[in-house]
Amino acid sequence: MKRKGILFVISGPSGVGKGTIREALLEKISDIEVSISATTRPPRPGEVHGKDYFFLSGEEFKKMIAEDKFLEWANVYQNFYGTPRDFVIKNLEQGKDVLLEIDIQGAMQVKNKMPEGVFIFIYPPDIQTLAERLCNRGKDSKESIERRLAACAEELRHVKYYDYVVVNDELEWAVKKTEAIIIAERCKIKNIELEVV
Ligand SMILES: Nc1ncnc2c1ncn2[C@@H]1O[C@H](COP(=O)(O)OP(=O)(O)OP(=O)(O)O)[C@@H](O)[C@H]1O
Ligand SMILES: Nc1nc2c(ncn2[C@@H]2O[C@H](COP(=O)(O)O)[C@@H](O)[C@H]2O)c(=O)[nH]1
Repeated sequence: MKRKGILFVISGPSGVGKGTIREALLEKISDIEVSISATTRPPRPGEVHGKDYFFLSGEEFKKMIAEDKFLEWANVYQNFYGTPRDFVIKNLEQGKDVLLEIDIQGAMQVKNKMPEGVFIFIYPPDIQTLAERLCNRGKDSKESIERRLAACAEELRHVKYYDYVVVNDELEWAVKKTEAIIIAERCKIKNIELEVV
């Protein structure tokens, strides 16, 4: 019997630390495939096409929607973002676990289609800290930061639809908790293949 991969979805408000937690996690857990999203957002300095995102024009993004190439897509803070479907499905079918780092609208779409996934909400210690992290990151315009913060209260209301919540106060502890969730899910009887001896 072949093990099917587990789909892990990390989401939460912008600036809460999803990307930071994901990078730290990958140092500890290497056998997980990370989905690369497509976006119409322009690259930030240092971001690389095909590594951070697939940076697409509006037309290219629309074509992918029309061809049903996305598992989910959403307009997030005035740009489009989407998860290419084939990468996720192919890896899960091959028994590999897949990690998505996406916004809440996208996570809710994935939950509808694949409720067997594991949904992890990264939660801020408080709104002030979230605002400071977005400002200190220094990657977004003032308007973009304001849009991201304005969406936060509504986004936080969705935490109840997730399987787990991880408060990202102290980074090391937040990474440990997320790692523990992944390890525990991998140990669930339904997710492992046992040989009768
Ligand atoms: N526990 C933490 N303590 C202090 N700073 C943190 C912590 N976690 C993340 N940060 C910092 O907060 C900023 C935002 O983190 P990050 O870019 O990972 O957020 P994000 O949720 O991925 O944002 P986005 O959704 O916009 O991509 C970064 O500058 C990061 O270094
Ligand atoms: N619904 C989706 N949301 C995504 C995807 N990839 C990233 N994101 C989320 O968008 C915001 C903004 O990202 P940023 O890189 O501009 O800061 C953030 O919440 C990401 O998690 C996706 O494929 N689908």
